[in-house]
Amino acid sequence: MKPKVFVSMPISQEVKDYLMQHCDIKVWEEQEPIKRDDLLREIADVDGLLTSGRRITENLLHHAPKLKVVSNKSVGYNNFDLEAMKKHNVIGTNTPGVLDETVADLAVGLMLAAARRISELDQLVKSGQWTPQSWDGPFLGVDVHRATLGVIGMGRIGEAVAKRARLGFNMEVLYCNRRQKPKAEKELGVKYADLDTLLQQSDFVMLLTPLTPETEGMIGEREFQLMKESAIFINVSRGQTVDEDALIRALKNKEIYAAALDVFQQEPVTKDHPLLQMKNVVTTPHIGSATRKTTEAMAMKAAENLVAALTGKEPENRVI
Ligand SMILES: NC(=O)C1=CN([C@@H]2O[C@H](COP(=O)(O)OP(=O)(O)OC[C@H]3O[C@@H](n4cnc5c(N)ncnc54)[C@H](OP(=O)(O)O)[C@@H]3O)[C@@H](O)[C@H]2O)C=CC1
Ligand SMILES: O=CC(=O)O
Repeated sequence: MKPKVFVSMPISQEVKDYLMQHCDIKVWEEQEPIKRDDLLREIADVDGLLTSGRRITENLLHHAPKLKVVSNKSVGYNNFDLEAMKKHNVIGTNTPGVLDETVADLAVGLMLAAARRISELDQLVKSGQWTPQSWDGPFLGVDVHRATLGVIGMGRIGEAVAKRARLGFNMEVLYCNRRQKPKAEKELGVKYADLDTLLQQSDFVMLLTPLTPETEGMIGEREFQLMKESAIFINVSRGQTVDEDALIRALKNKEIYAAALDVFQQEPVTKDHPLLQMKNVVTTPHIGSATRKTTEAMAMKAAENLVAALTGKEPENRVI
């Protein structure tokens, strides 16, 4: 008998066809995310779950006694309660690598948008409020080329960003990471700095670490105060790595110039969130990897990891 699998979000026919060769699958076909209670009901007798960031908790595992593997269609796996999964003998996998270049494209896009005030100007032009006089003063941006970029978390995506910054924009790139990375220093010309030095010297500060107990809230009041008043802060990691109240204060008090955010503490972020009321904040709705090609590659990788784990092989991207 084939193992039973629930897929908690729509996937392409190609990924379904691949999964169906090995498993009996049921797919949540709605664009609206599946409600928690429905998810718990669907996984009651499955062997595998393919999901995109749904929280895997002790309670969920309790409702899925046969579950052997949870395959995440994302590289970040902060949605996994690793202790609980270990206790319940559940394998967890993620999808690193296939999304690096796509996420780096967005990260650089956000940096450019904040520096050159692209969203603000777009609104102004579309609403007919742009006048030739507007050229003067308030909408002048800051240069990206030859500026200093500080990357916190020089991993796969960090390196893809650094490559763009060095080769495309002739930027100086400082990085801070758990381990120093001599290979990246040699190949990309990036320079290691401790966190405080990076914050003090960078024109752009970009956060690209995973969310872990060590990185939760790692950028707060003290860190914003260390940044230049002209600094632009870009977060593409997870919302919880930043103290949002401190970010709001730093922007209001002009301790930093602007922010560009793909991630928030609560997602989807609500319309009345204070950060969305600020002109010097550019946002996207957690769409770093969201191109057609990359989302498909992630889904296929997640499917392959799932099938490997369910057929007794070692999945390529096991995280627990
Ligand atoms: N917004 C979006 O749509 C997306 C967001 N992401 C986020 O980006 C994260 C990074 O992805 P990826 O580059 O593939 O991951 P990697 O694991 O390749 O890189 C993460 C880097 O962060 C470093 N790091 C970890 N903890 C710390 C710390 N406390 N201080 C400094 N550096 C630290 C790691 O260092 P070391 O190697 O020494 O451990 C590593 O170099 C994901 O976990 C996810 O949260 C990813 C994809 C899309
Ligand atoms: O946020 C997306 C991911 O892949 O992690």
